[in-house]
Amino acid sequence: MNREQLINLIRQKQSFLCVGLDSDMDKIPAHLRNTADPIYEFNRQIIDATLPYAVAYKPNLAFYESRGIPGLNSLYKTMAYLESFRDQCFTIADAKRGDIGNTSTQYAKAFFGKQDSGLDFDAVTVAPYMGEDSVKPFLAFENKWVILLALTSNKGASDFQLTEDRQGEKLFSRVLSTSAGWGNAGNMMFVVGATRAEMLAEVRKIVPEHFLLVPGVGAQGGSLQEVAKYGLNKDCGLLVNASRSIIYASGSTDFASKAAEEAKAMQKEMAGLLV
Ligand SMILES: O=c1ccn([C@@H]2O[C@H](COP(=O)(O)O)[C@@H](O)[C@H]2O)c(=O)[nH]1
Repeated sequence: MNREQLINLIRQKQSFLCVGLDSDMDKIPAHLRNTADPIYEFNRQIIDATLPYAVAYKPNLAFYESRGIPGLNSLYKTMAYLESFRDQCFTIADAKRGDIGNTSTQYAKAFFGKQDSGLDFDAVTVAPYMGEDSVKPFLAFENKWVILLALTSNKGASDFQLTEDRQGEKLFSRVLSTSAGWGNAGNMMFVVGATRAEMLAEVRKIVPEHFLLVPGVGAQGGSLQEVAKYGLNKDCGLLVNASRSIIYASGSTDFASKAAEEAKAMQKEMAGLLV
């Protein structure tokens, strides 16, 4: 999906909600555990219930890889299901990859390589630490996106990302200003956590046009209003992720309808912010 299509989708659904598919066998409702592929069944019902309110889905690879081959099967089936709604949602592999160039090429094929791996995500999250040659291979794929970690939502973001050099420049600012030149606002986004929403004002000074993937509302306590206040741009420019607060809104047989209620409430709030 390209930038124009993403912006149109946001306008059409009046939403910039990304639903995180952090689907955990220990947390899904008990009645699903007897099905052939409980995680896929859970994801399928969550997608059906939330698709009217969400513009993006973000499976976090950890929840699938941790289960080995069965987990990867659940991921592949979930992606195949999402592909049947290709023009209705943007897909993000939250994998936080990045390595020397020739290895990054293989990672890129893993997530963007319909012919190679069978997976065809729109975007993949990438760690910037290894620099330009580790990121560029992901940018070689047309209509695909790199989402680079800039300022993460966790406490540990202050260990490196918020530290300053001798000129007073924060490391995450340097990541943004340097890496923005490796691609453009049509193939790069940045992760900025909702837990430090006021920092979005600083982020917007450096990358006014780029889309930002913002995790950290819901279970991590970030505020959607604050994120919108500092982060919205003329094209919206935000994908706000919520995982646990939506997919585990209920642990019972009504999990899908409760997830829909949560997603709908967020979409309504977002519609109000987009005017
Ligand atoms: O800075 C970051 C980067 C990634 N994440 C991921 O987003 C979701 C958040 O889940 P919630 O349940 O809504 O808290 C999860 O997959 C994280 O690994 C992040 O939280 N912060």
